[in-house]
Amino acid sequence: MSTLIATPVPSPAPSPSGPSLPEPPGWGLTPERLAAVGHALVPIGITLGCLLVVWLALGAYLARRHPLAFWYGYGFWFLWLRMRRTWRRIALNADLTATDRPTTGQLGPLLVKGQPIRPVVPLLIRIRPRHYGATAVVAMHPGQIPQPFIDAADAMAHAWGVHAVRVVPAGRRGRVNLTILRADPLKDTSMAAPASARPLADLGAAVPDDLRAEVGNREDGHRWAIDLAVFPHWLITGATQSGKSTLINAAVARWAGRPIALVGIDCKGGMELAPLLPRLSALACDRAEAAHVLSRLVDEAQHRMALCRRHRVRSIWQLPEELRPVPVIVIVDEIAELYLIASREEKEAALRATTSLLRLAQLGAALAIHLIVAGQRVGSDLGSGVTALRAQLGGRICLKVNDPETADMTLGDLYPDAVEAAQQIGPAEKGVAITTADEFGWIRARSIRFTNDALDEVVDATRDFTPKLPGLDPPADDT
Ligand SMILES: Nc1ncnc2c1ncn2[C@@H]1O[C@H](COP(=O)(O)OP(=O)(O)OP(=O)(O)O)[C@@H](O)[C@H]1O
Repeated sequence: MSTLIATPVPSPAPSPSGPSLPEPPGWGLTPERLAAVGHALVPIGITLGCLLVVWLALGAYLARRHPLAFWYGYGFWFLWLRMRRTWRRIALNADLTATDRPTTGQLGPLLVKGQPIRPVVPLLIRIRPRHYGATAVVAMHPGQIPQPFIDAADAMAHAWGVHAVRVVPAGRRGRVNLTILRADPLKDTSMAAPASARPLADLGAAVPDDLRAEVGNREDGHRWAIDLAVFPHWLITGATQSGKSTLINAAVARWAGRPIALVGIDCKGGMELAPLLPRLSALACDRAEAAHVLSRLVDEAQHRMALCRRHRVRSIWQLPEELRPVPVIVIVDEIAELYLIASREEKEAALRATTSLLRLAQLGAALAIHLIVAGQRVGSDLGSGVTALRAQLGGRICLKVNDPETADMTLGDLYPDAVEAAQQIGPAEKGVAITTADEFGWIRARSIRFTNDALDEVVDATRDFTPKLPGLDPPADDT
């Protein structure tokens, strides 16, 4: 008989805390592992630190040497963050929010009006860098209009720490465009360099129908131009010493090198326009002379109209080149002198002069007879004719003025929100103006500081270009 002997299988010694589980591979944070991770992170930290230092150093270098590159690489992104971070708060504080619920409701027999608990913030979209700052678009909600956004422009500028924010209704309904100006470019005196540095050849290089005269810089960084092809007639107002003559001289210097007839009406005895004398096709120094010169120009306008009629065209620019008369730019210095009368005898001359001026303003655009009307003051007290004239002067420039009425008369009918901006121009801001500007409506700008020497140089070099106008004699130049 065989006996089966069971052999005991050795079992693992029981642990005091019960049966132990197998250790997961690699997840325990042992001090050794922490040290290894620490060691691996050190080079990454050092690399990031070095990159940060390089980034900051590059930023400091660009800010000093290449401000534009700094703006695109650094400044704009800080602004972008700030705009995104603060937009909701601006919208809430400046009442730019809308609601998708009715703000009135019935409570028993009462009609109650309340603030929405959850206001809807309009969307701030398309924030894009520009060399002058940035642009953005606000998508309004149904029921919203642009005016509160225009009123909140200052609040936005403060919240974003920029020089100014311009808000204009966009071409597309339901949107407003924001133009964000990072700094005041008009403070930069480098742009006020005397224009005598310009080669004179450059001044004469324009084509005959180029009626655009660049006179300075706008605060969005673009050149500021008085473009007679866009606005045929301009009104320039400014207190004494605000920069009117400097601005007009800068424009004349551009036009002088082209086949354009310049006519001066300066009822302060011809003093103000005297520096232009050699280049003027006619100059009126008092009201009687002004009446004569302006009525001759009305005759010329009628002659041009007949010419256009004969050739079945609607503007002299459509005439064949050999038949086309030269453009005429009439510069009226101190418009009040033309309107204000002290005696009955002056009344007739004033009436003739101002009626002819108004006729030129009404007829002149297609006939290339343009008006640049300047004055310290334009107000309804000058007579009802001045308001009719103003309505024809589409281009507006308002330098520093002394009375709110002149700012209002210059800008108020076209750009009511520009009037306050014009009143804020300080006495030290020579040549700074609020001016008509294409898509913006209006914008701040500053003329170049065009010196008398630079003007003499241009006038002397271009005196032979002075065209002769029918029925008018060029002023005698005694120099
Ligand atoms: N853009 C400018 N930058 C710097 N200085 C300027 C600028 N424009 C004008 N000025 C300075 O302002 C002063 C007054 O200019 P300007 O004579 O053109 O003014 P005005 O309005 O024609 O004065 P008035 O009505 O007394 O003739 C001048 O000393 C001129 O050099």
